[in-house]
Order: sequence, then structure tokens, then C-alpha cells
Amino acid sequence: MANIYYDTDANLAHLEGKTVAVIGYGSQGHAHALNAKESGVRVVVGLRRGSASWAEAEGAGLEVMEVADAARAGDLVMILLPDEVQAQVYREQVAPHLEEGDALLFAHGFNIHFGQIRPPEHVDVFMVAPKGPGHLVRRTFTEGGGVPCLVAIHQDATGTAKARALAYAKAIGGTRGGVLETTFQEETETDLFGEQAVLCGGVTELMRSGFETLVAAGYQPEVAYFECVHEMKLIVDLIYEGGFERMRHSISNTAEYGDYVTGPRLVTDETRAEMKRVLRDIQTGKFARDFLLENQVGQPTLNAGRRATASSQVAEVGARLRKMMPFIGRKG
Ligand SMILES: NC(=O)C1=CN([C@@H]2O[C@H](COP(=O)(O)OP(=O)(O)OC[C@H]3O[C@@H](n4cnc5c(N)ncnc54)[C@H](OP(=O)(O)O)[C@@H]3O)[C@@H](O)[C@H]2O)C=CC1
Ligand SMILES: CC[C@](O)(C(C)=O)C(=O)O
Ligand SMILES: [Mg+2]
Ligand SMILES: [Mg+2]
Repeated sequence: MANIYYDTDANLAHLEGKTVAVIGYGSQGHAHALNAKESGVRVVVGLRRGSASWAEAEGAGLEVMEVADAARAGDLVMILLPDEVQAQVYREQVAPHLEEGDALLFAHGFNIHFGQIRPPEHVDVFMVAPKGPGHLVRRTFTEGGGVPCLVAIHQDATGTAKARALAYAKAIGGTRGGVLETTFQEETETDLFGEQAVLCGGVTELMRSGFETLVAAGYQPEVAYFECVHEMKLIVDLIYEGGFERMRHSISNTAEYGDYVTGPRLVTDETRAEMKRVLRDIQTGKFARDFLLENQVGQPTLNAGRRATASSQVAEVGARLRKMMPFIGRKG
């Protein structure tokens, strides 16, 4: 059985009198900084002077400083920069300011697990990794809930790493949802697998292929969008609330029958074999090497993917239909 911690297992006193430096103010950064501040923690944000994030963080009432200054000010330094820039920023602007007893925190294990960052022995190194997008980490917190987190300890120099990790997780709302103890290896490999095979790569490819199949067969693109993209959230909301059972309780018997007989026609033994190969590429470090190389040569795959997404029919149709649904809006 997994060790899972909740609010009463974590004590914010471990952060009392301490300064948390949140480095980066993007998806995760803004959520951690604001949630922790509202939990009574002293927070400073480390950024590049004059950047868009700087203005945004200051506008939200946070104390902002350059990365090196924040690293110096922080007793706990949480690295919330894109994975591909973390190693260089760490080396040049964070490492020189890590003092005995400080803690270096991550929200994903990539750089530690794949050996891109090697912290000194005199600091705690741990992870508090929300299992959800940063904007939802923030939104869920403001609604009184919390996104579950994983914690893992890589180094326990002070003997208090776990207590501090749980306190940090509580400050950002994680213990409201449950904080599961893991290792850097398990978090890194499962997170990469989940986002590639299921949550992002798997789901978007499935939705896009469904949309394109209907359009190619002569159906209206707007019908295809509502059916294969828009409704996904409504179906997933039911799974989020009550598992597959609640979703299957709400859908028609016709849909449920089709679910049982057609799902396995699409996710076949061949798909499962490919999932195993995807996992193997992650475990052997092949994916990490490819991603690091991608960044050394100017992100051609990321850029091509973004261009293709922006000019796709599903994007054009979706943008037009969402404009007519102002109640959806963007909440952060
Ligand atoms: N996105 C998510 O929901 C999740 C992310 N994670 C992990 O959290 C970490 C952060 O990811 P994410 O929130 O997506 O990151 P983002 O891409 O959203 O981070 C962008 C922020 O980093 C700043 N930044 C980028 N480059 C630099 C630099 N060279 N120096 C200083 N600041 C810089 C940007 O500032 P500027 O305005 O200057 O560009 C901006 O504030 C990663 O380890 C990721 O794997 C974990 C769980 C979920
Ligand atoms: C699913 C993608 C994610 O792992 C996340 C939001 O949890 C990420 O890296 O952004
Ligand atoms: Mg994730
Ligand atoms: Mg991830």
C-alpha cells in the first residue's frame, strides 16, 4: 500500500520563519507562489528582470527579484523553470547560493533523475510534484480543494526533509487531495509515460483522429468538434468525480455497450506493445537524450508541432465555437 498523507499529517510550522524562493512564475510557479503565500508562508519569486512574468508576479502582489537574489534569500528554493533550462540556471544562478541546511525542491524529477543537476551534499533535495497542471493547482486551491502531489526525498541533509516536503505540499494545497510518497525515479518515469501515452499525446491524438475521421466522412466539422473534443471534458469530469462507474452510470446503455465493444478495437495488443516501447524509451533515458538534443538544436519538433496545431482545422473550428460560449472563459 502506498503511503499517502493528508492535512493532519503535515505541519506548516516547518516553514515558519523560513523564506521559500519560487524560481519561475509560469504554470506551476504562479500556483505555488500564490498558494504558499496565502497559506502564510513568506515567498519570494526569482525571475529574469523585465520579463513578462516579472510584471505578472509583481502585479499579483508578490516580492520579485532576480533568480540569484531569490536563491540567496530562500531557505527553500523551488525550481519551477522549464525542465530544459533548469540545469544551466541552477549552475549559474542557484548553486552558488545554496547554504548548509537549505532545501532544493523540484516539481518533477527529470533533472535529478537524468543527472543534469547534481546538488551539493549539504542541502536537502526533495520533490513536491502536483499531479495536475499548474493553473488547476491554483484554481482548485482557491475553490477550497487541492491537487494531489507526489513527494520524494533525494537527499536528507538536515534530517527534516520529509517534514519540510509535507509542509510545502500542505502550503500549496496538496495535502487536501493526498500526498503520496515515491522516489525521483518512479515520479519521473510515470509522469513522462502518463503525459506521453495517455494524458496529452494519447488523448489529443485520439480526439484529433476522431474529429478527422468524421470530417473526412462528410460530417459537419462543428458536429465533429462537439462530439470528439468539446464533450471530452464533460465525460472526464464524471470520471474525475466518480471513476469510470459514475461516467458509465450517466451515459446511455447504448454508449456503454459501444464503450465495451469498441474501446478494445482501438486500443489493441499492438497499442499496448507500443506503450511498453514508449515506457522502455523513458526508462533507458532515450527520451531524455532526445529531448535534451531537441533543445540544443532550437526545438524544431516543438516548433513544428505548435505550427501544425495552430493551423489545423480542429483548432480553427474549436476557436470559433468557443467564442460563442463565453461562460467557458479562461480562469487564470
Ligand atoms: N506545467 C505543469 O503543470 C507541470 C509542470 N511540472 C514541472 O514543473 C516545472 C515547471 O514547469 P512549468 O510550470 O510548465 O514551466 P513554465 O514553462 O510554465 O515556466 C515558465 C517560467 O519560467 C521562467 N523562465 C524560463 N526560462 C528562464 C530563465 N532562463 N531564467 C529565468 N526564468 C526563466 C519564465 O519567465 P520569463 O517570463 O522570463 O520567460 C516563466 O516565469 C518543470 O519541472 C515541470 O516538469 C510538474 C507538474 C505539472
Ligand atoms: C500531464 C503533463 C504534466 O506532467 C502535468 C500537467 O502533470 C506536465 O509535465 O505538464
Ligand atoms: Mg505530470
Ligand atoms: Mg510532466
